Amino acid sequence: MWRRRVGALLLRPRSSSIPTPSATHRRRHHLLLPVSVPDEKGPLASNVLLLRLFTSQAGADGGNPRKPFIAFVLGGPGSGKGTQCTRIASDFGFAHLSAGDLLRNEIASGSEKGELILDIIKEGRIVPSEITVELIRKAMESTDAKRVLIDGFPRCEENRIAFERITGTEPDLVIFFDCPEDEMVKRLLGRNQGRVDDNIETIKKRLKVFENLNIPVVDYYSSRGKVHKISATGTEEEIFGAVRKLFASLGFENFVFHKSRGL
Ligand SMILES: Nc1ncnc2c1ncn2[C@@H]1O[C@H](COP(=O)(O)OP(=O)(O)O)[C@@H](O)[C@H]1O
Ligand SMILES: Nc1ccn([C@H]2C[C@H](O)[C@@H](COP(=O)(O)OP(=O)(O)O)O2)c(=O)n1
Ligand SMILES: [Mg+2]
Repeated sequence: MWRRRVGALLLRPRSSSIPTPSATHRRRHHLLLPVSVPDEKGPLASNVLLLRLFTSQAGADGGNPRKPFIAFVLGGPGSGKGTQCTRIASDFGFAHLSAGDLLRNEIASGSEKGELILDIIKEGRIVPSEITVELIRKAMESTDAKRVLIDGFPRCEENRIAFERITGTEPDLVIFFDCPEDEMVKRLLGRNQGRVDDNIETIKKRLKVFENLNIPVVDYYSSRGKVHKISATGTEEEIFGAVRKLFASLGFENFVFHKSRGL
């Protein structure tokens, strides 16, 4: 049911309103060092251009030149967010911040907060936003990456609103991995990473939470033209083919592709 609803909302001209680098930027987006730029004059022109390349075009930050390009990566549990994020990170030079991993690290630290997080994760519920946003904020602060994937966040409207309030920014892009429930359940039961939440009882609860709380976030960003839906069925490689196309269409150079050709 939710899939039909999201599908309807996502039926809009593709990438029409996702902020994309201009054609000039598209050619130079991979450059991390100052370059000479023929169409920009002055000693600082190349740096200014590079800053602009990596500056959000979402508008909410008022054009803060230090803001990285932020992509939220959403999808149901087991839809393949983590798997695809790993590929995006290595091919397109993104930092990969997984909300779930940050929460699990907090559990592993043995803190009091960790105990609370563990209880919530076991029940398939969502951790209070202040905790998760604070972990994400710190992780963002400690990376100087110009492109960041935030995997598995925001999980609910409260997460989204807290992120916008605390960081004063919005994502530039939202990727939504669309996967049928039976496939997600199959993948989660076979994930084999010793996770406390990969059991059928918790999975059922997580799927309900996903439908009730996470889909409204997808709807929200969809109405703002930020969502790019990718079908998450098929092999990892097939799905990454669609992901690769999306990032290429947004002007991101594929480091691995270029390296393999000695470029
Ligand atoms: N396209 C795919 N086909 C089959 N299994 C997959 C695919 N993508 C990922 N997996 C496997 O499914 C499980 C869940 O993937 P993961 O990336 O952890 O999803 P998520 O982060 O969305 O929960 C993992 O064991 C992963 O290896
Ligand atoms: N924004 C988030 C992300 C995860 N959590 C909690 C609740 C989730 O069920 C667990 C696991 O999240 P994780 O993203 O690692 O799970 P999946 O990769 O979707 O299987 O962590 C949260 O409370 N808030
Ligand atoms: Mg994951």
